Amino acid sequence: DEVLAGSKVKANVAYCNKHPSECSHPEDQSGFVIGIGVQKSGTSSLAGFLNKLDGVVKMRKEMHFFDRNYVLLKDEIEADREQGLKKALQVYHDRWGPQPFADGWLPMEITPVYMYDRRVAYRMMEVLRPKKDGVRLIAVLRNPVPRAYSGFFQLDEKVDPKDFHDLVAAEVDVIRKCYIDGLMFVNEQHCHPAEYQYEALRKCVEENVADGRPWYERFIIPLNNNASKTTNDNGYSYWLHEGILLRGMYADQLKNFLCAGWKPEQIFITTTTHMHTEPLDMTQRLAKFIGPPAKLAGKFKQRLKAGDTIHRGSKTAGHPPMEERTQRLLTEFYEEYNEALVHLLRQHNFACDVAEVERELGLLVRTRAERESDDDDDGGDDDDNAADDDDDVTNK
Ligand SMILES: Nc1ncnc2c1ncn2[C@@H]1O[C@H](COP(=O)(O)OS(=O)(=O)O)[C@@H](OP(=O)(O)O)[C@H]1O
Repeated sequence: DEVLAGSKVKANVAYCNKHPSECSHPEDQSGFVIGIGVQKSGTSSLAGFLNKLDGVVKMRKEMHFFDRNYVLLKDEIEADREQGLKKALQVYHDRWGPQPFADGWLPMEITPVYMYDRRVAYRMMEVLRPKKDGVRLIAVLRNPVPRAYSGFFQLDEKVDPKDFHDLVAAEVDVIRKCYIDGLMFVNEQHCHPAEYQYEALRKCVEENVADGRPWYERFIIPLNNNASKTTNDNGYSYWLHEGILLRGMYADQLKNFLCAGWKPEQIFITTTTHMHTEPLDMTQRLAKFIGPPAKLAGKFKQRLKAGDTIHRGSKTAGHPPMEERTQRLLTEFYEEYNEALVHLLRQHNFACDVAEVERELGLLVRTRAERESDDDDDGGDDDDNAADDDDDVTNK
């Protein structure tokens, strides 16, 4: 299998080396593996772990191609769509060097903002269309409540934990007023283009919210290389005003990917906790999802056995825990969005164990081991469950 898989990848490489944008051969399934999020879920530790897979994975963390770099190519794409997109694909391809797929290497990137920025899913589809069926997307989801606290410290090293509650409470108000299903974001029937969504957000915030913090500007200013240094009239960085809580509302972010044409089967979903507590299980599922090269699963196992872990980089360590009142506020706030997420995951065939996500969100308290022990007690269903676990990384 390993040899066959390897030679298949090499055969694709020979074809692809003509020019990546010409790789539309039906047998060409080699594609980029892209981590789309989410911020503060452990994406750096996952990238660090994958980066150690010598000879297999070429990992780029925070490439920001589809949010920042794309903007630099936008004029060319608008002037001549076909040529512009071809060039964008070439530029993306070259970010891993001239032959990213050579010798069976797997080019991967993880840029946590991709899932959150509504424009990215569409841009990705435009640019990667010639190779879209081979693209695989990975999302690590974290309980949005602790994610928000970590995201707060990500804003600026100097933030004061005492400000978190008021900041969050003000933001909850903004979102309650302006996160309007069917107007700004997607709903079951209709997908609004990303630009429309952000324009609706801008309008609503301007009309209804008088807190002087233009946090929506993150989405409407044209991003360029200097954007992170840009400050507004109040002296705040634009990055400071993207808000903290929207990043934790995952259901619509995933729907947005489906709207852009990505198939649920192309999206692997795991959780921060699963990654941390069961790295072997998570990586084996991931290897199965990614497909060739077949040696990937073995490499994962080897690295974990050698003592590699998937854990690093805390922003909240050393700070006081989140206040209980804030935890309550956020838990209540996210409840409906978490339920929408579980509903979405059950509706579609994402590569995901929905129970793991429920556990991450606090909707299911039993651990996998406990569930399996219950299943053992059930007797008759054992074989079915074992078959599901072995053969299927998609949701049930
Ligand atoms: N394996 C594992 N298990 C549990 N938690 C983990 C793990 N790996 C990273 N982390 C926590 O994830 C937070 C960092 O996430 P990211 O690396 O995605 O941050 S970033 O978006 O790239 O800035 C950061 O969260 P906070 O500690 O709350 O700040 C890390 O502690």
